[in-house]
Amino acid sequence: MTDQLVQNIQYRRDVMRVLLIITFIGGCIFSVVNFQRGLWQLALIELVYGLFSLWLWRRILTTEHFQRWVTIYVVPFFIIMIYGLSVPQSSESIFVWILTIPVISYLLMGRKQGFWFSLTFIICGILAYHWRFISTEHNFSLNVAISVNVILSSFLMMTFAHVYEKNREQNEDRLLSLAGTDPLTGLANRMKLNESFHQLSALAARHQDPLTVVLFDLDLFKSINDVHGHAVGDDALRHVANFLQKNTRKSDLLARFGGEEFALLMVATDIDKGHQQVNALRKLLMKTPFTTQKCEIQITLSAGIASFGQDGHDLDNLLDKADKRLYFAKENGRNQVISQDPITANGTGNLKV
Ligand SMILES: Nc1nc2c(ncn2[C@@H]2O[C@H](COP(=O)(O)OP(=O)(O)OP(=O)(O)O)[C@@H](O)[C@H]2O)c(=O)[nH]1
Repeated sequence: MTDQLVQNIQYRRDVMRVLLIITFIGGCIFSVVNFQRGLWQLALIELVYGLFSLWLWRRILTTEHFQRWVTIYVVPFFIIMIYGLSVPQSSESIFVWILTIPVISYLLMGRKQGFWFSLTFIICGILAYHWRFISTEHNFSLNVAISVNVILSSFLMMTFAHVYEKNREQNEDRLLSLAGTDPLTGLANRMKLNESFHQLSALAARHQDPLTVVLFDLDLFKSINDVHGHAVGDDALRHVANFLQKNTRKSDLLARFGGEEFALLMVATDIDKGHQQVNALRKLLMKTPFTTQKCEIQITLSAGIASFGQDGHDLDNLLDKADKRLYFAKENGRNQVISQDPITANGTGNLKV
């Protein structure tokens, strides 16, 4: 489950809890009132539904099937409203409840499902109202006025709820995208890298596809800042970010890992193929200098590569492994790619540069 979905469900859980407690109190009050008015069938339904709401109020906190419970709550709730409106002895004021249908639907179900639920039950509510209250005893223009009031007020509520939910979803997407973006380069940041790794590694494991993790570090970047200034250093970082983005696949995840380090998740790519591709990138970067108004700056990179499964299963382990190989690339003279452990004192391991 993505973080966004978890957040959405938490927000909807809170709304649902408030609604459930209101439904319980309302159910009890209306049950007593309707019982006294002789509408014992409606009173019984309201009492049972009120008690069910109280039970669900506790259940909804922990359930993993939130959306299913919302549907189980909402469908009878709306049917009871419409049934209440259609009962001959009920008052016209029940129609006020029909106006809550879009608000409840959109808040609990989001834009798409909320739209279809609102439309269906609002149309049923309007039909029930007309069946009960449009009468041949009224003159024609009064009937038209009542009808227009009911139809317009219902669809106005639905439009407000729709516009509100659309804006809320767009703002939420915008905030989430900002939270996952590095402001300097526009690439994904570390948080987004973590999130994407969870999704991509789960897919790789399910389809038994390879997944390769690359850590890039620009060589002697400090000297660019020292010689040309921090602003030029920033431009150089943007240049490399654009270069990497242009020369990697859209399906891969490229992130600024921090400072002058970048990370790349290469989907459906084994470590040997990853090594070849990153090495080709390294060579291409050497031929793609960063040009300022005054001069051309040659930028090179070193990279360490690790393989999902072979070198670990979680991102921290894989980055750790890639970082050790990157460190070795730096120690070994920079401007190179390393995807295997260096030869150790006891002779195990090998090295691919
Ligand atoms: N302009 C700019 N510089 C940054 C930014 N983040 C980190 N740096 C600089 O990147 C430089 C990294 O320096 P070092 O860690 O010494 O590494 P290096 O000079 O690249 O040397 P090696 O990694 O050993 O090849 C530091 O001078 C940081 O100030 C940034 O956002 N903008």
